[in-house]
Amino acid sequence: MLTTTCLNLSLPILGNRTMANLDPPQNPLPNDDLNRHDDPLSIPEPRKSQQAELFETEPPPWELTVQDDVATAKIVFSEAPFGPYDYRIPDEDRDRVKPGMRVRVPLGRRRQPMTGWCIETHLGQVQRSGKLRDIVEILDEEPLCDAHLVRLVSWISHYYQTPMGQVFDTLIPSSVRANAGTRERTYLTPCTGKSDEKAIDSLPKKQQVALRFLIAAGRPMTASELMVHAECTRGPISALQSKGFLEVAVRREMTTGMPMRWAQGDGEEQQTHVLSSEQTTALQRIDAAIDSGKGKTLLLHGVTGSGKTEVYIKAIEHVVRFGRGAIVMVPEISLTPQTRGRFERRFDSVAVLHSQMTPAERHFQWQRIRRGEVQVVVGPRSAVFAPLPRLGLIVIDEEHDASFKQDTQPRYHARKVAHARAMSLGVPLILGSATPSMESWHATATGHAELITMNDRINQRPMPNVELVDLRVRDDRTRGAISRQLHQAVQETLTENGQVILLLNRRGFATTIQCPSCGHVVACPDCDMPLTHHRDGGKAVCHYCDYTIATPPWCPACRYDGIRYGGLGTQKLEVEVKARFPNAKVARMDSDTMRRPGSHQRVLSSFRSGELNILLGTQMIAKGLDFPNVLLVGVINADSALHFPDFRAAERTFQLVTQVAGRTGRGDRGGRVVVQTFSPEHPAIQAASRHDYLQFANDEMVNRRKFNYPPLGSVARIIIRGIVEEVTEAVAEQLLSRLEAARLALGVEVRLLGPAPPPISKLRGKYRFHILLQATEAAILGNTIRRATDSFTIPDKDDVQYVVDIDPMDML
Ligand SMILES: Nc1ncnc2c1ncn2[C@@H]1O[C@H](COP(=O)(O)OP(=O)(O)OP(=O)(O)O)[C@@H](O)[C@H]1O
Ligand SMILES: [Zn+2]
Repeated sequence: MLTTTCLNLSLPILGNRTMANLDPPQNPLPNDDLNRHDDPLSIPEPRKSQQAELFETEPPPWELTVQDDVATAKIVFSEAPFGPYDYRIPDEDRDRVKPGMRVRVPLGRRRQPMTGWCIETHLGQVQRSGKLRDIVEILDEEPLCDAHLVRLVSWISHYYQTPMGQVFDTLIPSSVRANAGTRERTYLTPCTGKSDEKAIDSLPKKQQVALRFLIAAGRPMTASELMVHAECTRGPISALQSKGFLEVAVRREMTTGMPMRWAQGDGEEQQTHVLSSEQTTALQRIDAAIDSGKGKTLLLHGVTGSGKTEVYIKAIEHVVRFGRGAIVMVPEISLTPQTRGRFERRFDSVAVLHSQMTPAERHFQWQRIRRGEVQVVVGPRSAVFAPLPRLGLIVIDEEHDASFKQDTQPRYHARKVAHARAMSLGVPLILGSATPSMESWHATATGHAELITMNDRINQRPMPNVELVDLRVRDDRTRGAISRQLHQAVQETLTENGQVILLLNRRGFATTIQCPSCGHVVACPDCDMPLTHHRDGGKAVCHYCDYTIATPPWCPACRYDGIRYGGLGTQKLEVEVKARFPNAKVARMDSDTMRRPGSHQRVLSSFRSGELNILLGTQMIAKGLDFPNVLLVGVINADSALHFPDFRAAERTFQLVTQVAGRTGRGDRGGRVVVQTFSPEHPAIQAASRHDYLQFANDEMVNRRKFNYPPLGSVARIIIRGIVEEVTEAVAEQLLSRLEAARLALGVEVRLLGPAPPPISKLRGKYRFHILLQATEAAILGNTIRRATDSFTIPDKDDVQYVVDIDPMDML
């Protein structure tokens, strides 16, 4: 009974298939999420060596030969077979091959050598049958990852159960691997032994001029440069080259300079601030952690508008003073000109990474970072891998944000990776948020993180007053999306020349297209999800796979001429807002209007300058924006995330409402918030309306404890997908039996749920099933899954794949 409730409440497991060991584990132990103070990159139970003989079966011991003094390298690949495999390093390359470099090696019966990553080198005896194959080419002059990052790769590979080669490919951007924006240039220098006067005098005139010029220049030159300076053709230079007067060296160089188009701010001009007393205390504690030279996690819980950014900047200044650098991670959406400007104004060399960079720009920045020319790297989750040679501090702003988890392999969480990286380097990790994740909050309760609180806004500004509008009360509802109260509040704000932010977390115009006559809902053929009607161009779009058709004018099923667009998206809201407030200037911000590079910057600059009166949009507008003239925030529907089949639904709702509410009252003119909801009594919405994080966190922890959900226990998820539903399900069942066997063999308590279809049961034409695993600790889940999937292969003809998601952030 208990279990059924739990399933309906929180885990989207449907049906009542195999559910073994249903009772939640007793006496939950804190999981070791932010825990390890010993070496965080150590891997508790090393994977048994996967060195396999590719051509023969294991020979008997007496056939093994011992070879002395052989240099070998372990190589991994990003495609199957993943390795690692041993290769011999040719004698002349012994000093060149290092871990973190790419090499090309023969593999199996492939004709072309394969590119792989060196993870280890070894000099000495090898014992094996037959000859090791040789490395045929070394692709990098310098390792792309230093030894520390190679260990981080190995840790991520182990924890997230992803082959090391694939982790390398995630760590090192493809633009770097492809040398984007570079070309090879050939440089000439005079050959030292040959350039005596007598020899030169005996050369033809033009050759003499060219060679003398090169000697006088005292630096290498390309042939074309020399041709210009010595006023000659290529002939004399080629002649010098063939006579051995010139030495030739090939260098790879950037073709682009520093990209400039992002170097502008958004008009904000503030410089440094005198810290408030709360900021001062926070900074002292962070500086103490920096000075201690030990790894430590600090959670900076500061209400919206408490000035967390200034604390990060001052802490980074402290680190930079010692010649070290810092990484600051922010949600991709917050990579606004405002954030960039704040860092660029305060440091000499900042590298801002964002998704709209060209490959050449990305490569350019990466090289600068690696050469140690950058003090601060600001970027989204992938910035956790920035190769700063002297990293002194990692900051994650808005650490609760879901975008820090990657939703493709390796499904890493930047917070977890940052923690591992910081602890192994012995540097502090600062997590900042007004609404910390339950994971980080729990870490402070168990002593794994130090809590620093900032309760007040800068200049003692009050938190904005939040008014809840109950949408169930008929009087409050008007015909559209905006209630009487919200309409009035907008009107008053506009009269006072204040600005308004309206949040609606659904893009598009109408979220369902349904026939009122036969009930048919227009859905995506590949995902089975309803299509959203977009007004621009009359398109119906699948928000899961981007499948797009022209919106049908009549019902495709019964031909009824009067199909209805139901549900509310930001486009429809925009139409309503413009109709209600015809004199206001309105802009919409969602991923549809923000496609082009720089569109963020344009909208936000004109909002700051006061040109715009109303900004409406999806969660994009809920984060980090700091505009003093926003006097009103309206939330159109606070419940949109509340009824998701996910144990984090309440947490997400609380975060979203609190964050967007925090966008107002940031200037001297105060601010107010109107939140429309169908469940005003829900604890998450109640707590958000009072800005009461502690209340929320305490309530929520009680709920999590009931079912040992994270952060009190650990969860993993295996998604199985395939073209044929029955075959996919059969593979899922097979996997479940293996998991049951693994659990038994390891003697561990793991709760297994499923396989069952998740809420998105079909995606991009593939059927999906998932299995959920729960235990007190992530390590138990990791070991169980590794044991179950070790040597588990699915026949190619089945065309079924599975992915393992450790600490999943969504259950869809
Ligand atoms: N000591 C200070 N004195 C005056 N103004 C300050 C001080 N510190 C920060 N500010 C200003 O206060 C405003 C809010 O700061 P900031 O944007 O860093 O808040 P925050 O804590 O990150 O809020 P949120 O969580 O909402 O993003 C900014 O305009 C910032 O320039
Ligand atoms: Zn689709």
